[in-house]
Amino acid sequence: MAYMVYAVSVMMGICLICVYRLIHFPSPSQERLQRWAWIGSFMAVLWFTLYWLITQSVRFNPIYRFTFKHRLSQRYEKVLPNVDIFVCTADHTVEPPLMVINTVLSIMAYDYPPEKPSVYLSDDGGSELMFYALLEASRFAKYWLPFCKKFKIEPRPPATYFETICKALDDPTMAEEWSSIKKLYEDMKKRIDSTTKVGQIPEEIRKQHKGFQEWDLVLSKHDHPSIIQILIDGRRECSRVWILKKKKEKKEKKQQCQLWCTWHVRRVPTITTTSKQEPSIPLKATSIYMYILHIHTYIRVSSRISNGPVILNLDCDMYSNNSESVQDALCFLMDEEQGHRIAFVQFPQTFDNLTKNDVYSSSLRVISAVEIAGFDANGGPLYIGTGCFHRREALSGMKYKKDYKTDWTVKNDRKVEESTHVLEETCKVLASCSYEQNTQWGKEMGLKYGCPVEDVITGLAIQCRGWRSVYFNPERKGF
Ligand SMILES: O=c1ccn([C@@H]2O[C@H](COP(=O)(O)OP(=O)(O)O[C@H]3O[C@H](CO)[C@@H](O)[C@H](O)[C@H]3O)[C@@H](O)[C@H]2O)c(=O)[nH]1
Repeated sequence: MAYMVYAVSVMMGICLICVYRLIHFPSPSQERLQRWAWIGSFMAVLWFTLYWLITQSVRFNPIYRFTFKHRLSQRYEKVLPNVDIFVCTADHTVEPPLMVINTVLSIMAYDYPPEKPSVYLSDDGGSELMFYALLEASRFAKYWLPFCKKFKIEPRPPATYFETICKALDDPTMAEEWSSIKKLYEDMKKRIDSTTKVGQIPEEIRKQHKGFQEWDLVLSKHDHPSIIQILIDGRRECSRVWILKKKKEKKEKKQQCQLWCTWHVRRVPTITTTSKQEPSIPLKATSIYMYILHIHTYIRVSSRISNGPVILNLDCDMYSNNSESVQDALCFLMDEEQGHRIAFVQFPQTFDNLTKNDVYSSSLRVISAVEIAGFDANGGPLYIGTGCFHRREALSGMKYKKDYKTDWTVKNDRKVEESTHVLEETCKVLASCSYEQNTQWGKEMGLKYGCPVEDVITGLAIQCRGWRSVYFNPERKGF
């Protein structure tokens, strides 16, 4: 409503300017130059009016959607699909490992059957420090996940949670566990911070996991073989979850923790236009190119490991703020009437640490509250990168057909029998940067190369293949 009042007032202003320009049109007796200057200004006003009207046609008809998650659980409890979640990071100096693992922990803690999500973290920077932080996170997760689920806390990245709730709560059971888990987090934070400060992994830590040996072959950030490590193998690991209570009552509970945590680094292509081995990349577009390669690698590697029919991609600084976002997205993708046509569900991006009164408009309020919701009513929102749930088939290039239906039971049936080691080794081929040569990756499959806004054009290409998209902006923000 407020937006309509604003838009009408601007429109009135534009009309008054047009009337003024017409009434005071210079007479033929006035100088020629003055007349042409007047005509030029008038044309500019007309052009702006046209632009304004076209943009308003989208903004005046937004769609605001709601979900009924309890119905989803009632109807599809047994066939809820596996979800593969991709987190990208590129440089541990600007994207600190502690921030990245907070994002990872927040998505591992989704309120979703624990055997269904698979979390993948990929580091373009090839940093051993990031791997160490993730190793620490995979250990901490065994305490953090049950704590989140038991007390239904929000939000679920530990750093943000302990900043918001800075003292133990009234409930004595919770207070006790709260203090223990906070201590565990603080200890982990100290270890990660001190290692990051030194910039090297001490020898005794390197011995703790075979994954560190992979760095023996790393020559530089830009020249190394692919590294893939599975930190939690959800199929076999009967992970022990300690419920943190008084020593006497300390319970040991067995729980099948089905979370994969895969971490990989790819050999980064050398940026030379002469190399036949490597695809030629316009120099300015390299970080976009690397990001797209990242996502393609994820699609291929995850198809070999978990092959979830639904994919969520996230920037490493976009933690999950709502533990029920997966169910929200599935309400659209699994909808009996319309769901089979929907390729992706886009959530808005929300930001912390804005300036007072948001003077620079960094919260993107108009875009997220009005503009993308308007696109939703006019053919579907754009894909804007992070916070987007994709149907794997649509992202992999499949065209929509009228008789297309998803059988979610079949999609969950796939069993992978190979050992963790075999999977790690076979996936290295899929993560190789030369894998895409002479293929349709980047053209018909995955994200599109060649444009700085790869997400937007990829979304449009998906829509051109017959799919629809949905925008969902819940009251409790998803990311
Ligand atoms: O070479 C690179 C550069 C970046 N990234 C990762 O890509 C993500 C986004 O990078 P960022 O520098 O934050 O770019 P932004 O322009 O802020 O990202 C916005 O715009 C992109 C479109 O270009 C979208 O894909 C993103 O989701 C969206 O948040 C981050 O997790 C990075 O770690 C890589 O993996 N490799």
